[in-house]
Amino acid sequence: MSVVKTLGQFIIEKQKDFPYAKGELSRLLRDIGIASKIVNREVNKAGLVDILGEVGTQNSHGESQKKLDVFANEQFISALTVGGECCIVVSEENDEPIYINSEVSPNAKYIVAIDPLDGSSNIDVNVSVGTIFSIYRRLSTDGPAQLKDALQNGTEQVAAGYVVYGSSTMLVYTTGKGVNGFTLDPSIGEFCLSHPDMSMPKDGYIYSLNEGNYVHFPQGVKKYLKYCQEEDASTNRPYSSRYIGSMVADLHRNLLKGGIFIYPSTASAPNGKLRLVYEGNPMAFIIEQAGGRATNGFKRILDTEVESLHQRSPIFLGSENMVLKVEEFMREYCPELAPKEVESSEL
Ligand SMILES: O=P(O)(O)OC[C@H]1O[C@](O)(COP(=O)(O)O)[C@@H](O)[C@@H]1O
Ligand SMILES: [Mg+2]
Ligand SMILES: [Mg+2]
Repeated sequence: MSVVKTLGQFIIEKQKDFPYAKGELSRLLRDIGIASKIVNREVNKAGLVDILGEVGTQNSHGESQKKLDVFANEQFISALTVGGECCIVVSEENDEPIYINSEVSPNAKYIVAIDPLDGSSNIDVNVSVGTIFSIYRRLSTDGPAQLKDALQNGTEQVAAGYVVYGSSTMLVYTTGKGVNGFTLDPSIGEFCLSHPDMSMPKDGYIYSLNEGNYVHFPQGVKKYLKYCQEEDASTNRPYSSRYIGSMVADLHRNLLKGGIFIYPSTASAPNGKLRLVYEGNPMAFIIEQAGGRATNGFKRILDTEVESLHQRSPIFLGSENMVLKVEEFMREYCPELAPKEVESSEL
């Protein structure tokens, strides 16, 4: 008889790894699990209910908001508000941080940064989408929570995770002690441990990037792409190209099979497209915890200084040896793109 361990049971069991834990983080992860199930319910029947298409408004990134973006955003904000452990929500869909009223949760000490619905361009076409979350502890509990509590670097994350709404729905997360995956069993409405101690192969044979942007790619990425497509049986090249266009789904596949995901800077977007606080940092934390590597082509993403809630970052995430390889090409062919804090001696 196979033993089922639910997310809730697993979280409580792991609490012993944190001697000072009082269950607040456990309850916060529970709240994220609850909102994910509600979003999953709508995603699964998206064509049958009025949840496809756009609402007619734009978010601060100039992207037209999909109905499911807004629905998911509302579900996570309300679950985090009701749950009582969160004092600030930073969301892709809200320009400003959402300060949770301290009367409702006077002792709340966690900040949650969230991409409520990732892969919005795939919603209406029944292709996997996701949710990405990142959790920080307040810098101090004196007085109300402040903006600086939400502007912490990725190294300060206490937990991060994603939910992929695909052929099955999975929640994958880390608290800095490895990565574990849970599959939603609709018959009991529970996320059940299905992928314990996930680890990313050091080498992979899949590359994921939007080749439609090739002409705008930095020289280093162009050279790496050619390297991936060259014939060389001894290194299993050419690699396979796979690109879903939902960061969560592309990274989930690469996490399981090995591979590299790249969303580089381009001439028109010098910091790329993807957002550091609720896409780059949480996915980097998970990839590193699974034994992969996460950089902006030159430097560890988690060490990137967070200056604003919606800042963007070039993204190079994946199997360690593949990311090291593309970094070689970046240093050789476009050292001028290196962030100013990267020493010239490192180039
Ligand atoms: O269509 P493009 O330019 O390849 O961009 C796809 C990328 O944009 C995203 O959809 C951005 O995320 P959102 O859908 O949350 O805005 C990523 O999931 C994906 O990796
Ligand atoms: Mg996204
Ligand atoms: Mg989104």
